[in-house]
Amino acid sequence: MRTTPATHESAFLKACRREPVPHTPVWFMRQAGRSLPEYLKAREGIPMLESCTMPELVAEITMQPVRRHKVDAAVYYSDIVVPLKAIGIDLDIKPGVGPVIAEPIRTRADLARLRDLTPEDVPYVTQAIGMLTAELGSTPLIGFAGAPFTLASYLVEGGPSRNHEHTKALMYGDPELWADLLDRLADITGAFLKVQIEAGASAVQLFDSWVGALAPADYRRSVLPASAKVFDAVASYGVPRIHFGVGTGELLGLMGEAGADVVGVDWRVPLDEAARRVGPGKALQGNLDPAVLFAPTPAVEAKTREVLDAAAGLEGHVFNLGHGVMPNMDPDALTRLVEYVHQQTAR
Ligand SMILES: Cc1c2[nH]c(c1CCC(=O)O)Cc1[nH]c(c(CCC(=O)O)c1C)Cc1[nH]c(c(CCC(=O)O)c1C)Cc1[nH]c(c(C)c1CCC(=O)O)C2
Repeated sequence: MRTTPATHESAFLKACRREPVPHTPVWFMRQAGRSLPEYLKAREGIPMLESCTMPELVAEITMQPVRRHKVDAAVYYSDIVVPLKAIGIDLDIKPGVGPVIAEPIRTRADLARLRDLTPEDVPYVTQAIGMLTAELGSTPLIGFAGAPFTLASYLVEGGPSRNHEHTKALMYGDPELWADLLDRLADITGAFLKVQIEAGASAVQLFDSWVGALAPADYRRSVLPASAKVFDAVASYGVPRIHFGVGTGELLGLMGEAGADVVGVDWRVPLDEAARRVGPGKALQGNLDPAVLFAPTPAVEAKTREVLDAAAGLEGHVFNLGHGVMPNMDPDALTRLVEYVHQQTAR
């Protein structure tokens, strides 16, 4: 573990550990990216996945929102499909669409294409994080990965999907193959998070973005064991583990049970109610509706105040949006939001 004493004492890591904070820490999912003109400039002519393998560029893009918005944490610029690409899966990120897989994974024979990931597969991650920890000073870096269900959904469907029909057909129709697929993905994901922590990430977030498509009983039976394996793989480092998904109101308790220290909440469940569902001993992250940022400043402030009021009794609160920053958002509205949360919660 490479977290320095100053980083260890940052508001973000304190909130994750449910310790008293000088102010509520703020970061935004997808804070790096197309909402920033400096991102569009840096990425000009470079395909998304290629940009993820260029350490200087990764470090620059990761730093951009930290410089501009004064957020309390950086999030490593990458994508959830980067480790899959690194082990040789033929895939691309299509602008305006998302990850597209050349040959979907649907049979037992297909599983053989999912080999283990080693640090040598992703040298650029270690290099970029080395540069970043030097530049970030006491600001923590959050590493991340896609959770087994969400990765499986891309791999089985072959791309983004509204109803996850192939994924659910496999999950319900061949539970043994499904379990083996998720177990493979858990190993790859665990290994990828370890690389990031070993290189200097001081927290990790597991994105199970699309798992809200499942009922609790199916989550418990068919997903929780694999996500728990990922959290177990990095437990010994002692860095906070955040778990987030969209539309997961009914799953919040189970997502905590999977092994998260911090449970991310979308905007559909108020944080005081989310705390009841998650139970004691865990911090919460969230949960302003991202679309609120398109409203005038007084409305943004009123909705932010509601989030802060609902969070007042929590053991630990990391302020975030209920999902990612949208590409057409006004970056100045995000900067103002960071200032507002800091000012409102200064103690
Ligand atoms: C589901 C998912 C993906 N990728 C990710 C998730 C989980 C988070 C979530 O739920 O939103 C995770 C991700 N992807 C990216 C980050 C960057 C770090 C950050 O949060 O600042 C993170 C954390 C960069 C990116 N990942 C992507 C971009 C945009 C590509 C570009 O700039 O051309 C960025 C900056 C591409 C991507 N990759 C994915 C999608 C749906 C898209 C958008 C496609 C589009 O609308 O063009 C898959």
